[in-house]
Amino acid sequence: MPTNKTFTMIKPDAVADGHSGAIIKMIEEAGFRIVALKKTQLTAERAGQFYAVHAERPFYESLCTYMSSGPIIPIILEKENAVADFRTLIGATNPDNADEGTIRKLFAKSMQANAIHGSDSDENAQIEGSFFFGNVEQF
Ligand SMILES: Nc1ncnc2c1ncn2[C@@H]1O[C@H](COP(=O)(O)OP(=O)(O)OP(=O)(O)O)[C@@H](O)[C@H]1O
Repeated sequence: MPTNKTFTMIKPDAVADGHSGAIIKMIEEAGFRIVALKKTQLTAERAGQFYAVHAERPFYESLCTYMSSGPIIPIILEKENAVADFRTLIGATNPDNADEGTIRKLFAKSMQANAIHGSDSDENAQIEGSFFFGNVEQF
């Protein structure tokens, strides 16, 4: 069975509120294998690099402040159809629009503090995973 990878981050609000364990449990129960995982904290500058695609958006500065406000847990995951299945598992960006039972419906506080990130393409999963992990950590 072919598998592929996606990248996720448990965001500062969810880590600070003690939801990391429950979120990782949901991810594993949905059939994802953890390839690489760590706890770290972004500077505002590195958060800005990660979200550079949003640099012109009005929420960019606030997003960088929020994403550097506390520890995060970046994770590389593997599963068949990983990117699309993970986006389904986390739910819509705005928790008000997220389906029942999704990670964001359960744990997100707002459109910005929405508990978790999920890559939106195989290409971005590769780029984002490499932002946090070296080859030696990806097995
Ligand atoms: N209108 C907004 N106001 C505040 N924050 C926002 C807004 N839109 C997006 N964000 C924040 O920026 C992140 C990236 O936005 P994007 O549109 O790429 O959403 P996404 O693909 O669902 O989220 P992610 O990339 O984190 O998985 C969102 O997850 C959220 O934290």
